Order: sequence, then structure tokens, then C-alpha cells
Amino acid sequence: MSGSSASAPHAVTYSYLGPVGTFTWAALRQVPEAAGQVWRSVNNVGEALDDVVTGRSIGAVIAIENSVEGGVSATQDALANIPGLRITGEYLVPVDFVLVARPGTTLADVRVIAAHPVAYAQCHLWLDARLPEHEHLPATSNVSAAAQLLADNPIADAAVAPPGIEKEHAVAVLAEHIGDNPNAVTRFVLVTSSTTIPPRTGADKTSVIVELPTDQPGALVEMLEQFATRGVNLSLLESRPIGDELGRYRFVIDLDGHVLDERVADALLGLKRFSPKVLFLGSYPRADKVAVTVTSRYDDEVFIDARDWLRGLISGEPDEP
Ligand SMILES: O=C(O)C(=O)Cc1ccccc1
Repeated sequence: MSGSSASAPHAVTYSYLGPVGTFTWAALRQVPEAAGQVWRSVNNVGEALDDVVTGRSIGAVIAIENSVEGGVSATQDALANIPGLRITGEYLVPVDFVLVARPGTTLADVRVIAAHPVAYAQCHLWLDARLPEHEHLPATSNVSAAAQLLADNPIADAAVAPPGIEKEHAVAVLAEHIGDNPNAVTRFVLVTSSTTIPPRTGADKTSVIVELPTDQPGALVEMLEQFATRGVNLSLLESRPIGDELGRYRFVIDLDGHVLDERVADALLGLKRFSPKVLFLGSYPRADKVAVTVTSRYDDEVFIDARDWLRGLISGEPDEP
């Protein structure tokens, strides 16, 4: 295992939803700069982000989206509400689940199942079909779900956990591959408080959170036009309630490209002019490293040429016939 749990003064620390063995831990193992640093296991996303805000940790790895359930709302809301956070990297972890219990337990004995809510949501078809009368006991993580089976006076009979858990804890596997989608993948992000934007790689993503002007018919279309008219593709668009009154939503958006791409910068300027609140969460390399391609009319040079043309007109140069 890379990383260490021992704390040293002024050590570079990364926070993650622990303990060791969670999918979040697997994501942190993909962060090159975290290798050999201190890894701090925390119980929830709020705690991880608080570590970053207070400077206790230099970064936190948190789950932001999965291919079955969509955006992780706790993460989206935390990023919208806690100022000064930036996403600097993304990492993909395939997620597969097993059902475990104390040795000797059979499937027929299982009534209460400990599971992280996101994991539970991804296994509910399997659980509903095999154990229709089960009860869900929420756990703080996939590994803590299994660990609590071995606590004194455990409440749960079984737990949803990552494969391999039986090597770390004295539990027995009752069933494998219980996830409802065999290709499920969770996307994690590295969040820091540094405002330095990672360099442009050509295979980048930008995350923003946008509020719409109130009571303006067509505002959503106008927001989307900012991207469409600059050839910017969106890879995530979700609405979350702002929370102050019914009917007010903010939009969580991931788009293809980097803020240093002219078309992305221009789309952000358009958004800023129209929206009462735009929160830039960061531009960072895509986990899949797939280069972003655009048709030539959205290339950087086209925007630069247009700006030069306008500057020329303003400074008195004759327009070309
Ligand atoms: O990181 C983990 O293992 C967690 O418990 C959170 C989680 C839950 C379900 C899918 C991915 C991450």
C-alpha cells in the first residue's frame, strides 16, 4: 500500500473516505502526488472537505458521480456551498460489490444489511429480489459497513462491501457481483484549496456550478446556448435545489475542455454575463485521457482572429473587403 496513516508535523496529508480498502482509497492510489504522503481516513465528504479548507490536508479525494446513480448529491452540494475549493484531477474506479456476513451466517439468516447509501442504491435490484424483506442500515463507507459486522453487539446481519474485503476482515462472502450494473464506474475528484489551475493537456474537463436568473422564461435554454454557440460539449448536467425556497435550482455542469481553450473561456464569459452566480470549480485532465476534438470553426485561432479583427477596427485599421 502507498501512503501511511502515521501523522507527522507539517506532513503533506490527503483525506479520503476510509478506512483502507474503500473505493475512495482505490481512487487515492491513482493520485501520483499522494504516493508516499500521509493519508487521513475520514467518515464523510464534509469532513474531507473541511480538512482541505482548514489546511489540515492539502487535498481530498471524494466521489462525485457514478454511472448508475448519477451525481453524488452530498458532494455536489458541498462544492456549491463551501467557498475556495478547486478540483484538480479526476480518477475512475470500476465498482463491484459483494455481500458479506459473519462466518456461519447463511443468506436465509440475513435481515438487516449495512451498506453505504450509494452502494445500496447500486445493489438494490439484487437485494430486493433475493432478500425482499431486508432492512437497510446506512454505513459511512463500504468498508465500515463490513467492519461493523464484527463490532460488539452488531445490528447488521450482512454488509455490502468491495471484493477482497474478506482478506482484511474476518467475514465470509455470501454472494459476489451483486451490483445491478456489471459495468458500474465511480468518478472521483481530487479537491484542493489551491487556485493554481492545472496546465492544459488537450484532454481536459471543466466543472462549473451555475444559477439561473429567476422568473425568466427560457433561461435554461439561454444557459445551454452559451455552450452550443461555442461548440462546447457537456458531459454532465444536473440540477440541485439551492435549498432556500421551493423551485430554485442550481446546475452542476461538466464540459469538455480547459478554461485556457478560447471556446471554453468565451462560453464562461457568456455565462457570467447572464447568470447571477457562476462558480468555477476547476479545469483538470480527464481521467480517460481522451483528447477533446472540436470542429475547426471552434479552434483557438478562430476566436483569436475574430478578436484581432475587432481590435483592429477599434484602433482604426481598415476592414478587409
Ligand atoms: O469509497 C467507498 O468505498 C465508499 O464507501 C463510497 C462509495 C460508495 C459506492 C460507490 C463508490 C464509492
